[in-house]
Amino acid sequence: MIDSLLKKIDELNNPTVVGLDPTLEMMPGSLKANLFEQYGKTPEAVGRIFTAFNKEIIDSVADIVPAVKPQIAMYEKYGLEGLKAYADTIRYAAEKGLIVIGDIKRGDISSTAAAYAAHIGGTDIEGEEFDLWQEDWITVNPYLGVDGIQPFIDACNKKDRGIFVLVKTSNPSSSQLQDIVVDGHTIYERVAELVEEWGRQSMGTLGYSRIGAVVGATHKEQGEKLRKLMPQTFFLVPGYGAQGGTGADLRGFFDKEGRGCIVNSSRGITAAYKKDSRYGDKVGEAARDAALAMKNDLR
Ligand SMILES: O=c1ccn([C@@H]2O[C@H](COP(=O)(O)O)[C@@H](O)[C@H]2O)c(=O)[nH]1
Repeated sequence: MIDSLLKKIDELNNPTVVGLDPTLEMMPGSLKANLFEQYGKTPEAVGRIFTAFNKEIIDSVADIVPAVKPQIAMYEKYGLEGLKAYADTIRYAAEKGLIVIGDIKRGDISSTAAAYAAHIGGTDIEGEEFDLWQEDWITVNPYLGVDGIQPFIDACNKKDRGIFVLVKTSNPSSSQLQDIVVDGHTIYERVAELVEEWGRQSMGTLGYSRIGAVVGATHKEQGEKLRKLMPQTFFLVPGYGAQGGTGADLRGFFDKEGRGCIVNSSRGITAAYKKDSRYGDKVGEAARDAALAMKNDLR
């Protein structure tokens, strides 16, 4: 999967992932009115609204970006109907040829992590295998150490999928824990060393491993340092756009060939139609323009 991701980014000359983080406030009035009329103000209506919205975004960007990243929290908020929208979105994106990064940020003791790893490793029911979620990549939390991560690494290796481990997150208070210095090194540097080491069990053929790292676009210097510390680790870079990260900030996150990262923008692309009244409710058109502008900026 790491090789497919690298190839797809090269093919489209675009290291952008479109984040699918729907909220009711983000939805166009006409779409909401229509589905609330049919299904009432219910979780089922919201699930249908999110699915329809995501399909429009996917249709408008599938030929220009390699991947989408649905954020599971936005769907879980609406219970089973929300999760159905999450799963339907993933299936639709895959049908359109997009790589899917499920932003689920899981992590626990090994027995529980093994259950979470079903997101990428599949579910076995007495010898019958089910790929119920179908994400190609997921995000994971390394706070519990290697026994909480190994089940995900095993699933990656078995199914040729990938994980992005939280290393240096984009949020303002990430420094509270991640920048604590122990024995002369920050916690995030120590996590980076571990991720690079874990990745040696999971190398693709193009110089990067299936064990990637989340590195926030909002931390320019730290990103540059991490690229040097983690030469074989592919980065998922959130924090572009709505959180303030720009293309210029990210130069040092990429390797010498201009590879090594995929940069996420969620609200900056999916809510672009709200920023310019000329788009009206043309969600897809605005998303495509925003994704093309981001591609140019990253170049
Ligand atoms: O460090 C992190 C890790 C994950 N995220 C997630 O990325 C998107 C960002 O959304 P924007 O609208 O582009 O700000 C969201 O799903 C976060 O949960 C992150 O921002 N930072």
